[in-house]
Amino acid sequence: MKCKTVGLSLESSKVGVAGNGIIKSASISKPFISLQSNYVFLKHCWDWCLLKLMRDGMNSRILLDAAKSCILASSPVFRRQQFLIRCVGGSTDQRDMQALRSLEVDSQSIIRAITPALDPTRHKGQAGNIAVIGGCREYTGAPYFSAISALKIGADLSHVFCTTDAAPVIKSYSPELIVHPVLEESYNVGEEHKSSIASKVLAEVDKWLERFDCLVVGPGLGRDPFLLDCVSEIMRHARQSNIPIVIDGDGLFLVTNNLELVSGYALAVLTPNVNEYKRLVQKVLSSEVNDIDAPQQLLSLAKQIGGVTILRKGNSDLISDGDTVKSVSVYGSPRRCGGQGDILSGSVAVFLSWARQHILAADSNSNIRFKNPTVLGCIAGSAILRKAASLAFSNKKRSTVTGDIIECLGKSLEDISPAS
Ligand SMILES: NC(=O)C1=CN([C@@H]2O[C@H](COP(=O)(O)OP(=O)(O)OC[C@H]3O[C@@H](n4cnc5c(N)ncnc54)[C@H](OP(=O)(O)O)[C@@H]3O)[C@@H](O)[C@H]2O)[C@@H](O)CC1
Ligand SMILES: Nc1ncnc2c1ncn2[C@@H]1O[C@H](COP(=O)(O)OP(=O)(O)OP(=O)(O)O)[C@@H](O)[C@H]1O
Ligand SMILES: [Mg+2]
Repeated sequence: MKCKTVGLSLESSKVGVAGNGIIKSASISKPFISLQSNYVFLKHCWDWCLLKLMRDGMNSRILLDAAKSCILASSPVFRRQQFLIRCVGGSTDQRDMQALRSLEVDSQSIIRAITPALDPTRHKGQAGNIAVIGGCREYTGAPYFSAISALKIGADLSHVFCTTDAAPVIKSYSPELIVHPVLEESYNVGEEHKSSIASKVLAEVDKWLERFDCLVVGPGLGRDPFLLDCVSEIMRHARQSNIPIVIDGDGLFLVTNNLELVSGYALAVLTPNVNEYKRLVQKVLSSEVNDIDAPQQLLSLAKQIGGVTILRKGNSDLISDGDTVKSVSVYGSPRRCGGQGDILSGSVAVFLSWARQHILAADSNSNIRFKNPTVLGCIAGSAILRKAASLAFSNKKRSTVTGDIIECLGKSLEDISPAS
């Protein structure tokens, strides 16, 4: 098959044909990701973008598909892909182009707008009281990462509700966290005691529930059926009290199989990774993940679940509440160590709480155009995590681990919204 390859340097906006110096050096020195399709291969990294176009595919539709994929990869790529399209003689529908452009969001302005000032008149708790429901015999790291991230970003208090086994371990990681050993897994509970233990678990959590600005359900929760039944009840109570819920990890396993827990709840945020998203799409839309029309599919998914907000994690984070789709492509890190999604869930919880406060205060000076606090929280959480990951990677390279990224959360926020 014949093909034409064009390349674009993001630094100089130079275009060249494969085989000339520009493309050759880029493709040798940088590994690229590729998006599959019969006729388009898009390969991208932060310095370079390549479009390989089969001869029979040199039309605007194919260029547009490539461009759609491109914007998911990075916003600078998007700005320059129009230049690329002009260079290979394609044309695009103006409305489609505008729709693409509108996806990438100015996350820094949003972070500046919603981050509260450090005001000496405010008391403990006003900057956020977050609770993570997660942590079991197998997983103690995930709830810790989520809860400590909330504190490092600026929440005043961070709780963890975990199994009795996991609690001493999580407590030992940090004295900053308030750890409640209240959940139980089936292996620890006789059949005859299940109902009374479930009531006890719920009563323990209920005592605290009204104080929380946001729950994070799922990091390291595990999939024990009895434990998940108890957590379902906690979620129902939180929903009755209008407490926002960020659902991640095993919480998504629970919700995917019990959609009524979140369906129609505008204060629910789902943060699926690639596996979790696939399961959600299969269950809700009865189809497979579509990477070419990813924004449209995400929009349909959020709408279908009754306007919950979904943050689809990936090379670019895509966010939709069923009305709008936004993209955060701030440069992150090539390290994919486990736990980054946990940082994200804690970060989203804090920013969501701040965005709610900001919107309730009806600040007339606010320059935020859209007003859904869950979407704002996702945008801010995603951008801060990605910036922290980038800072950590510049220091630690291959040895970067989740703890290193958590240590960079403070600087990541400080650079955007200084404390004084
Ligand atoms: N340091 C820590 O403590 C960290 C802990 N973490 C915690 O780990 C949990 C899972 O999150 P993850 O991201 O591994 O889920 P994901 O990519 O869907 O699964 C990958 C594969 O594993 C399988 N599988 C998973 N769980 C299973 C189970 N309970 N029992 C059986 N199978 C299970 C799954 O199979 P499948 O669902 O496809 O059948 C898929 O093939 C979650 O609580 C998260 O918070 C992470 O946050 C990282 C840091
Ligand atoms: N391919 C990628 N390139 C760049 N950043 C990515 C990529 N995939 C994910 N990320 C970033 O890492 C964050 C966490 O996403 P990830 O898919 O690792 O979550 P996860 O699998 O739930 O993590 P965890 O290990 O905590 O469970 C996302 O918000 C995103 O910003
Ligand atoms: Mg995860």
